[in-house]
Amino acid sequence: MATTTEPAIRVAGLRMAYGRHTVLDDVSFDIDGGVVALLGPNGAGKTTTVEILEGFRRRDAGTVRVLGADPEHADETWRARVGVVLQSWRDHKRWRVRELLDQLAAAYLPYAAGRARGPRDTDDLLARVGLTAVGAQRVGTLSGGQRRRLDVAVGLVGRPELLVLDEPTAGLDPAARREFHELLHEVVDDDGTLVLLTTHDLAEAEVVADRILVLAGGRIVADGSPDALARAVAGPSEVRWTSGGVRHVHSTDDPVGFSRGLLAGPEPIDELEVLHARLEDAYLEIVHRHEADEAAAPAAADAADAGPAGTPSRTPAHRTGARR
Ligand SMILES: Nc1ncnc2c1ncn2[C@@H]1O[C@H](COP(=O)(O)OP(=O)(O)OP(=O)(O)O)[C@@H](O)[C@H]1O
Repeated sequence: MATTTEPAIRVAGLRMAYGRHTVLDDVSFDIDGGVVALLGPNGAGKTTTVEILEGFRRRDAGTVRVLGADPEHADETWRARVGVVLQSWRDHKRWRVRELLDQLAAAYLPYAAGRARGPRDTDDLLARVGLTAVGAQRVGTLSGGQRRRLDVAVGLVGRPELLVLDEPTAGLDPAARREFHELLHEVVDDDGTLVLLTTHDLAEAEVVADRILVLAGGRIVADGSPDALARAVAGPSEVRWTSGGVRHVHSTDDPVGFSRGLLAGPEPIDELEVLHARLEDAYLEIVHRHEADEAAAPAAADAADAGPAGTPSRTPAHRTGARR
C-alpha cells in the first residue's frame, strides 16, 4: 500500500535486457507530480521504461512502485487509476468511436466508487479531443491523426490519476498538436493528473513539461526543468536591442535584470528581444556528452589496465566504440 511519503512513481536500479542486449542498466528516478517528459535517442529504452511502469512488461531487476503498487502484480483497481496511450494501438477497428468510448466509460464505472468524479462524459471527451464530428464513424475509417486523438481519449476516459503517453503527438498536425498541449494542461489543472510522456519533439517537451528526464546508455543522464537544463547545459540567454538605429547583443544569465537596466538607462531603446537557451540545444549537448563519455570509457579502462598515470597507454586509437 502507498504510504504518505511514497512518491507517485519510484524507480530504483531498474534493469532490463532483451536477450544479451541490455537496454536499461541502472535507471532510477522519483516522480511526484506535474508533467514529466522522458526524452532520449531512438532505442534508448523509453518505451521499455513506460511499458514496465504500465505493468505491460516484466523487468529483470530493480524496484518499481507506481501509485503505491508494483505494476507487475497490480490489480484491476490499480489499472483503472492509470491511463495509457501506447505508441501504436491498432485494434477496435469495427467499433464506432462514440460506442467505444461509452463502453470504456462503463467499464470504469465500478472502479469510480469513492472518487469525486467518475469516468468522463463521452460528449465532453469527444469535444475535448476534437472528434465530435466523427463520433458515429467506425474506428477503422479514421485518419492517422484522428486515430491518435482517439488513443488519447481512450487514455483519458477513466479520469486517471496517472496518464502515461508514448509519443502521443506523433502524426498529429500542428493545430491538433497545440490542442493536445492545451488538453494536457487542462487535465493537469482540473483533475490533478500526473502525466508522464515520451516524445522526440523537444519544442513540445519545452511547452508541456515541468520536468525533463533524459535516458541514454541505460541510465538517466539529465534531470531538471526545461529552463534549468537549457541554462545549465546550453549557456546563458542573449539580449538583443536596437538603440539609435544600432543593434547590440549581450549574453547574460540574468536577462530580466539586464533588460531592466537597459530600459532605465539614458539610451532610448527602440527594440528589445530576449533569446533564451533552448531545450533542444541542451538535449543535443547532453546526448553528445554522454556518447563521448561512453566512447572514452573503454579507453580509460584500458589506460587503467596499463598501469599508473603517466605510463604509456595500450589503448589502440580505433577503440572508441560504445561499451556494449
Ligand atoms: N520486444 C523486444 N525484443 C527485443 N528487443 C526489443 C524489444 N523491444 C525493444 N527492443 C529493443 O530495445 C531497445 C529499446 O527499445 P525501446 O522501444 O524501449 O526504445 P525507445 O527509446 O522507445 O526508442 P524509439 O525512440 O525509437 O521509440 C531497442 O534497441 C529495441 O530494438
